[in-house]
Amino acid sequence: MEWWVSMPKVELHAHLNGSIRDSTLLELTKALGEKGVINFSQVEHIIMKYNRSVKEVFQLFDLIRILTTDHAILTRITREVIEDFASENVVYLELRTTPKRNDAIGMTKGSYFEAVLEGLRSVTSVDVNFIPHDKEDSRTLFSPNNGSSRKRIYVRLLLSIDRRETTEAAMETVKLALEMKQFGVVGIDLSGNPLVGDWNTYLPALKFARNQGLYVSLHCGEIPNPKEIHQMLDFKPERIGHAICFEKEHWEILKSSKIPVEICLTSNIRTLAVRSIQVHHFVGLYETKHPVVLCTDDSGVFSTCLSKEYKIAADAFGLGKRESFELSRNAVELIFAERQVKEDLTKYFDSVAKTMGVYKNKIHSYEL
Ligand SMILES: CNc1ncnc2c1ncn2[C@@H]1O[C@H](COP(=O)(O)O)[C@@H](O)[C@H]1O
Ligand SMILES: [Zn+2]
Repeated sequence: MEWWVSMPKVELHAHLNGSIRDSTLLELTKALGEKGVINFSQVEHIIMKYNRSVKEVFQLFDLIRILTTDHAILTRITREVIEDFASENVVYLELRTTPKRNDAIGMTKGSYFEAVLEGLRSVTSVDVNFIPHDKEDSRTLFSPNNGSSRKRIYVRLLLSIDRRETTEAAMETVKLALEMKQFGVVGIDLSGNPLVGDWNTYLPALKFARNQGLYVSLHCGEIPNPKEIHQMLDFKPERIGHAICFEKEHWEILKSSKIPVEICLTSNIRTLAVRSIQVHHFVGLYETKHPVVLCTDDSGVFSTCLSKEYKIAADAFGLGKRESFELSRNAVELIFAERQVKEDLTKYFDSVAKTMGVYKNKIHSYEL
């Protein structure tokens, strides 16, 4: 097996409905086509298109939303997405999704979440740990050397606020996240079409989330919007996604505040947000030891997987196996799960370092 596949990895920026398998997406589209809900031949080209502008990406998400806003389908997609990540040795997955309401089928944000939870429970091919660790319990959770050949994966959840939502709807999502902390919800994400919405709409819900102990990650700088980027950085989220259209002053704030950045190489290239991999801002951040983590964003929509993202980075930026392993291990410091999970994963990476033939001593760690 190639080292970028066998290497343990940490995924911190994956949207549930963007990570849907191609085959499942086509199957669902055909089924709705047969029912006459959509015209398959009209939407086929949207699904199959390779490079998509930001506008086209969000057209596709609107289609996916029609296809997947159903309890049973959500459960299935969740199960498949976890299996797919585990199969390429992702050992910790922070999966994010936007709870949706659909009165026509009796779906509430709460029942949407329950369907996702059911998906987590229904995985049988790998061991899934998603219930937070009891503070009193000092068992090793991951037990990599327990003799079992079954793969194990930690999964934690972020609930997303869609930029189209009102303050009230955003607040409802945060309240749901708080209720569901016991089922592994660790934070809130702000995502959705960057061309719409206003920062001040979400701010009350994000402040509330923070005050209640949830972590916050923001999609930041996907399009040039200097004022909003400034406002987001002032909020000091625990992580941001993308950081593409930054100006000098934004880089300065980012660097001094050390806010970790979730980097999605393929997504940025495929949405034409970054001209080419060679000019990607990953390099500048990586070289200055700014905390960064490689992520997929939407592995289904962009036909990628986390192993591929590491391979792309290795090829484009000259990272060897050791540097890539280090990048992957350092991502453990950026996860939102509780301390015990971090400790457990760190131990696991250390134990794997030997078998992978990479040095055990760290090249560097982030000063957060
Ligand atoms: C390309 N970059 C991106 N920028 C902003 N938001 C994105 C995104 N990729 C995905 N999403 C957000 O995630 C939703 C799909 O997953 P869930 O239905 O939540 O599981 C999309 O509809 C969009 O709101
Ligand atoms: Zn994203």
